[in-house]
Amino acid sequence: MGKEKPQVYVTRAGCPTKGIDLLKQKCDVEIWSKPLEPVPREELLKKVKGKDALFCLLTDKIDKELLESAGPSLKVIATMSTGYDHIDVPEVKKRGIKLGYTPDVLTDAVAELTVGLLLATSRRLFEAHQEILNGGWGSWSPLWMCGPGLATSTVGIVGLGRIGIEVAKRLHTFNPSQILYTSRSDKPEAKPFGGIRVPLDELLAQSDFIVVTCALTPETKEMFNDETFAKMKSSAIFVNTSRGGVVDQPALQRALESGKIAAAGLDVMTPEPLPPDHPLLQLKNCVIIPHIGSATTKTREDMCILTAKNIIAALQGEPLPAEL
Ligand SMILES: O=CC(=O)O
Repeated sequence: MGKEKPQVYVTRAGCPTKGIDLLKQKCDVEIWSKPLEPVPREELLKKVKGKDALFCLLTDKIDKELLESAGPSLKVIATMSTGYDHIDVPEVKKRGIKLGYTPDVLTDAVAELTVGLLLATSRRLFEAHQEILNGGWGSWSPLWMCGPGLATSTVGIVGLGRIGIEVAKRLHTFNPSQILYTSRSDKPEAKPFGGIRVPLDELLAQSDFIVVTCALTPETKEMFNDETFAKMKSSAIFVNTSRGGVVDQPALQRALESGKIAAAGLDVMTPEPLPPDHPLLQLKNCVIIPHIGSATTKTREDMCILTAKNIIAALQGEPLPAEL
């Protein structure tokens, strides 16, 4: 870095201070003022002009228009996320701009949340709580609020990456009879939990729990649709903590309404935020939480620190700790 401090734009207020303080030691930092709202597009296009670095979130679209608006000074973009479907990666690379993201530091948090969401869905926790509030808890009853258990079940993980592996390890301790997974190649990491690689259709047909942890790419976009839901068991529980875009959402709604599948647990959906009057929120067999997979305080702090470190390394001409 030269004598003048590099200019960084941070697209959200309220990022953990440890990471932002790191940035402030080395850079001039300008921050969008609102913690709960993404920076409006026009403002972002204006603010990014002439900046050396951009610290962004998954709510900011990073495309050709933005890169052109930033101009040739932009050396690095670091997203405080592991997913990068909001970024036009080829456009960024074409310009020689470094790209940082935050894998690994959120893996445990997302895996924990995925297990929590699966259990909340299968054991109907939100519905059961609602029954207490609305007076529906008459007495302990033999089949009231029953759902499937994990023990002796078949679990299917779609996309056995870092997060999928940690989900599988945790679910293994609930004693399922088998854990199936899809992946381009066999994963040696699946050995400890006896994971079996199968074609997608086999996973869909056999699994009692289908857990989606794959990235959103052109290949996975809306891979869960009328056709794939039709291949699942009518008792299947579908859980998605990856990206809403992997699901054709109207098809999911049809599957839940018609009983083609039993229930779904979603941490991600389309759009986000989901409007409070969205029909999916009316379904008792659909558990929806607001994209909080990585939301532990420590994880968000680690994500922010890693994003800051990615920016500082790139500006110093050093290898990024987590480069895409
Ligand atoms: O969804 C969260 C992330 O991609 O970090």
